[in-house]
Amino acid sequence: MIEHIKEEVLKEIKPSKEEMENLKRKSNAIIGKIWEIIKRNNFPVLEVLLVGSSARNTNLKNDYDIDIFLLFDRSVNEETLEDIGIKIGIETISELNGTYSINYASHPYVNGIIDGYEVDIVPCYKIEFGERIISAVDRTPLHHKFLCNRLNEELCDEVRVLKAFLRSLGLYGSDVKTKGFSGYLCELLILHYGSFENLLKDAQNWKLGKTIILKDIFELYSREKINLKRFDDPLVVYDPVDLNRNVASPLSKENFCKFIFYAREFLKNPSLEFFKDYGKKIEEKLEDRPHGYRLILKIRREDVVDDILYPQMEKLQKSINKAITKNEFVILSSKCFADDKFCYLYWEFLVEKLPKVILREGPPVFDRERVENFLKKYDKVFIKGCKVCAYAERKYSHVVELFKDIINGKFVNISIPKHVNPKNGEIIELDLDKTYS
Ligand SMILES: Nc1ccn([C@@H]2O[C@H](COP(=O)(O)OP(=O)(O)OP(=O)(O)O)[C@@H](O)[C@H]2O)c(=O)n1
Ligand SMILES: [Mg+2]
Repeated sequence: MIEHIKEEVLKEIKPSKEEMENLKRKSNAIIGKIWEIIKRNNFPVLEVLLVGSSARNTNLKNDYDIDIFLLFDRSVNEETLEDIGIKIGIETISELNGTYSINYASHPYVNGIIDGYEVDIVPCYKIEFGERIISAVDRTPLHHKFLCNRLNEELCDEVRVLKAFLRSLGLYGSDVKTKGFSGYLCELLILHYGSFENLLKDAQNWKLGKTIILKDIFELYSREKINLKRFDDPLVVYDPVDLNRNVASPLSKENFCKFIFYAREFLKNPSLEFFKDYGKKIEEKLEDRPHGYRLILKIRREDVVDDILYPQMEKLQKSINKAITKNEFVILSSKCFADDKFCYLYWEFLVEKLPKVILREGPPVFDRERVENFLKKYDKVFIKGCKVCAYAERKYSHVVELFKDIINGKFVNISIPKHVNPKNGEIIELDLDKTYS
């Protein structure tokens, strides 16, 4: 059953032989061009390496990039490495008639499009297994060296099926927006479990803090008694090339739980449907239900990349959530997303209106000093349980009043991130029958 589904999935998502051959040809041409530029300028580059999924045969049809790494010796200083790295990237892409842009991760690299292929040219230091890294990308060539002789054709297909399953659920990608599984994590999981099916079977029983130590590390670990670093993440997969790194650290708790849940659902009732935009379909189904009161705070987007924008949107929303809860509105759900022009912070509330009255719970009656202070603030008090209490007037009896104060900057307790300022934001009420006026 699952075998059959895997076959069907692979028909859809595995690049054809021809596609892979064209990809190899193109990658070789780019690497040839890079060497030409290195020799022409006498640049101190030790190695040019094709890495990532397209080098390892674990890429999905029409959904990959060509990742090329330029390896420098440790003796080259960082400024020179960045400088030469960018020069090589720009010249290569220009001479092959592509278009490029300079991006920033741990340090700058060049991203471009050549004949429809997305290409990343990234400078890094050449390090050996066990050596200290200088920049985060230095591990990537080692990932490649670790995986390429351990993954065979069969395992590569299992990786592809896993990637397709995760992509369909909206769990594929380690970027700040997705908070899911990276390609490298998929490869390690398949290497560890041997197949997609075995992985899902085990995942059904995962708990928070699930820790995976690959066989190779385990042997080293027990032989040399290495002290493994502890991580406080939902899933811990030690990076075989750097035991101080958890490969699964970008995975959010919610996405970890989604994976466990849908692994069970799939095994209960294996079907191709799980590979066809399953996550979107679940969301669509959820639209068809009774709603609470829904509101969007729409804020003009500043010119920053998603990697910077998303954490800031989330931080702002978290801070607003605190203010909302403090004012006794019940949040059913909240999420944020952005397009080219705007950021959207979305909420659904249990109710949008609350009565004018609010209960102020004071100190327990035994705490004489604090009781006296409470009495100075309120005149009509009463005892509820052990506490002195009073009724007061609520500041915001409609949630929109609270949002109006937020966009007018009257809320001092909300921390405003650098690039997402609710000031001059727009409040959009989605449920017209309940609109505040
Ligand atoms: N969170 C990440 C992202 C990337 N990498 C390293 O960078 C390489 C290239 O990254 P990327 O192109 O994002 O992923 P691929 O593995 O190539 O997967 P795909 O392009 O198919 O999504 C990975 O193989 C891995 O060695 C990593 O270690 N951790
Ligand atoms: Mg890639």
